[in-house]
Amino acid sequence: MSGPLVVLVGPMGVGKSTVGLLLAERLGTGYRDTDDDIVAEQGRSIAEIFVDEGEDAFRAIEKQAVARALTEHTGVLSLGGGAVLDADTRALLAGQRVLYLSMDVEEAVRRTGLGVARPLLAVNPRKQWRELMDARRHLYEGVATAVVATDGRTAEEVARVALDALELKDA
Ligand SMILES: Nc1ncnc2c1ncn2[C@@H]1O[C@H](COP(=O)(O)OP(=O)(O)OP(=O)(O)O)[C@@H](O)[C@H]1O
Ligand SMILES: O=C(O)C1=C[C@@H](O)[C@@H](O)[C@H](O)C1
Ligand SMILES: [Mg+2]
Repeated sequence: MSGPLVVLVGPMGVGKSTVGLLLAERLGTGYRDTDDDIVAEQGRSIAEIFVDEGEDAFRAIEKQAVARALTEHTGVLSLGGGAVLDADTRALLAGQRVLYLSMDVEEAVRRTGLGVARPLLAVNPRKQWRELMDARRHLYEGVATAVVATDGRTAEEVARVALDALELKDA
């Protein structure tokens, strides 16, 4: 299987970056995040891209960034929360080891509620979260080869459970 050792998917704030870094450390490999790639390449924040050009333009940029990272990166790769909306991206994920990190709405509000720049949750986060998850849950589940619930677990616990679920061993 070529491509990343593990690809992390899941909604905003679920812990992809935190857990992804821990997994990379435990697996003795590198960490990469397509949101970071986009910010570096574009020289502006994701919120700025949404405001300047709208969501469709962001999704087109994201699709290219994900395709590139899937080809180039061999370590742990986190995708932006909405990357799975794209059918071509979902097709590229077939045959990859994909971890879906999940959480319920109250955990989501606790983790994303305060002042972080997340353009899709700017107004009425609880309602928007539910709508996002109603639209996306099946997409995350569809690409996943393992699912780990993060509610009530520390990031370290999530990483440990994830390694078991993925049948991967520490380096
Ligand atoms: N298992 C956990 N339990 C409690 N808090 C956590 C856990 N994992 C991450 N967090 C906290 O939740 C917040 C969001 O985590 P993180 O940035 O890793 O999520 P993300 O999925 O990468 O989000 P984004 O959509 O912004 O990329 C951070 O403040 C982080 O410290
Ligand atoms: O869930 C989403 O649609 C998003 C999640 C973030 O990772 C960013 O990619 C952006 O804010 C959009
Ligand atoms: Mg992140």
